[in-house]
Amino acid sequence: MTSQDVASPAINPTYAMWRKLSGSAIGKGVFSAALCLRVPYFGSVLPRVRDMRPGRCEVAAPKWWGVHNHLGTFHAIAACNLAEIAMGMLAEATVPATHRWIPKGMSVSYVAKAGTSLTAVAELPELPQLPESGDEGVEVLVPVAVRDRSGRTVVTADITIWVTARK
Ligand SMILES: CC(C)(COP(=O)(O)OP(=O)(O)OC[C@H]1O[C@@H](n2cnc3c(N)ncnc32)[C@H](O)[C@@H]1OP(=O)(O)O)[C@@H](O)C(=O)NCCC(=O)NCCSC(=O)Cc1ccccc1
Repeated sequence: MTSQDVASPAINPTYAMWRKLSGSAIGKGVFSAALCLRVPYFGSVLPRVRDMRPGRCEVAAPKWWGVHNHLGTFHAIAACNLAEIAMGMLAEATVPATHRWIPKGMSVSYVAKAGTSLTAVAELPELPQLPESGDEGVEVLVPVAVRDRSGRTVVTADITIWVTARK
């Protein structure tokens, strides 16, 4: 990180905070706690952001009683919440402060039972072209894979976000 990066008006403040704090495990923990204060529903999966940069984000979540379903596995909607967090932090790192974004929809598949803690990885095949200014918007598809501790994919999600230039 350079001071020029953080001072740049184009860097999203959330991403600037990550760059400042992510050098240590404590800093990453502080960032993840701050994320849950900002978006309280995220807190239910006790997320830990592991990696965040333009085009990629990785977030882990423990398997604890509060995310169980009737089978004792990780509730599918809790896994969707985790996928949204990974997408959201990818978007914060990818979309500059000159623009804003909002999720528009998510299509999801539950491909295997989730019996362990999970890790969601949101990854773009390439960085998107964003509209320069005006009322024009662009849809960006963010693919997310949620995997169990053995590396098996348990949930896949395609989340569409709507990106526009700030007025
Ligand atoms: C907005 C749009 C997606 C598209 O409608 P169009 O008409 O084609 O778009 P157009 O660009 O013309 O804008 C029109 C108006 O739309 C609003 N607005 C637009 N952009 C933004 C923005 N970036 N942020 C805020 N508002 C924005 C704004 O009022 C604007 O009016 P304005 O220009 O201010 O006067 C619409 O279908 C919708 O609102 N769907 C519901 C979306 C929704 O609730 N998603 C779930 C919430 S997130 C969650 O729960 C999980 C989560 C949390 C945190 C992290 C991760 C995950």
